[in-house]
Amino acid sequence: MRRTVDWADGAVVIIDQVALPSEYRTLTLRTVDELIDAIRRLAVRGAPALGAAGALGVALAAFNGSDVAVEAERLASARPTAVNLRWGVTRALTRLGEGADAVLAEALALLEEDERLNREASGLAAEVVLSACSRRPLRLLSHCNAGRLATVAWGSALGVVWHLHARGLVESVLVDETRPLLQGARLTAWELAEAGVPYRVQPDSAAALAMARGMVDCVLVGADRITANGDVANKVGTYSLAIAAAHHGVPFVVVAPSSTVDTTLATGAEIEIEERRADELTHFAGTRVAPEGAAVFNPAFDVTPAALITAVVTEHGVFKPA
Ligand SMILES: CSC[C@H]1O[C@H](OP(=O)(O)O)[C@H](O)[C@@H]1O
Repeated sequence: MRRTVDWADGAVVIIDQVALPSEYRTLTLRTVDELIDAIRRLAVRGAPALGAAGALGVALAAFNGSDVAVEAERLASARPTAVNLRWGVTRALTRLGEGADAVLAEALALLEEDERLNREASGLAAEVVLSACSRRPLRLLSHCNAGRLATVAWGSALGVVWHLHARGLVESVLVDETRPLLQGARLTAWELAEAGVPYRVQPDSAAALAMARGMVDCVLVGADRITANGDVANKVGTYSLAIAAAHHGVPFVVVAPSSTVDTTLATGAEIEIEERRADELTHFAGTRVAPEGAAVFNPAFDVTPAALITAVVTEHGVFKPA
């Protein structure tokens, strides 16, 4: 299965996530500008995938003879919330003094590690889910996309589904469509269908009702930044999902590689939340749905307090807040 983000013939090659699920195609990005545009359009997205893209972007800059420090900062600030983007750029820069080939080698090493670390984190999280839920097989609920499309391969929250599905322990997955960009309906549904996992797409606003009706054994989500106290930034809607889960006594498990942990921030209050364009809400599939001049609040993420989270699991095990 093709990597979500990769390097080929001097270019960054990505699966075009804007085109899914109607078209599976790749994009070949030969300049930092093209890569930054792809990041901002969410053609490549998801915290670990952004880390990989950032690292490969530094290699692009090094081979293109650009001012690498300037291009690296442009890459690292292309989207502010996922800590992995800046982490990947910074890691690639550590080898700049050895030349472009060394930068690329470091970036490729990061890509190799990403699949392994997400497999390990999601494998440990699968055991946490099983210990938290008595019912078998499991009825899971996911928000946004934290599958292989959000990582270099495998996946984080959806990586748990792959582990459990292989053992016959998944009855079905309720997939939050995840407004406004529909990463759930478009990407998570596509991944689950590819894997043959039974699923149903639902409006984000139906999640609490599903829990009230006893349809959910565990909520599984990824993360974009985890602070020292265990607060978690993730796709907008995660916080309200956690409140509903807490109200209904449903386990709420966050899965992420340790590159998503940012202990330089004490709490989630310090996380910069990306706000996106108004037309992501005022229009739907290119058609205006809100009045001309409608004001918009369009945060791409929110912050879930650690107190609402059953467990944050990385490849090192259950994260212990500072
Ligand atoms: C495994 S990280 C996935 C994480 O990233 C997504 O955000 P976006 O689609 O805007 O890149 C979302 O927060 C997912 O949970």
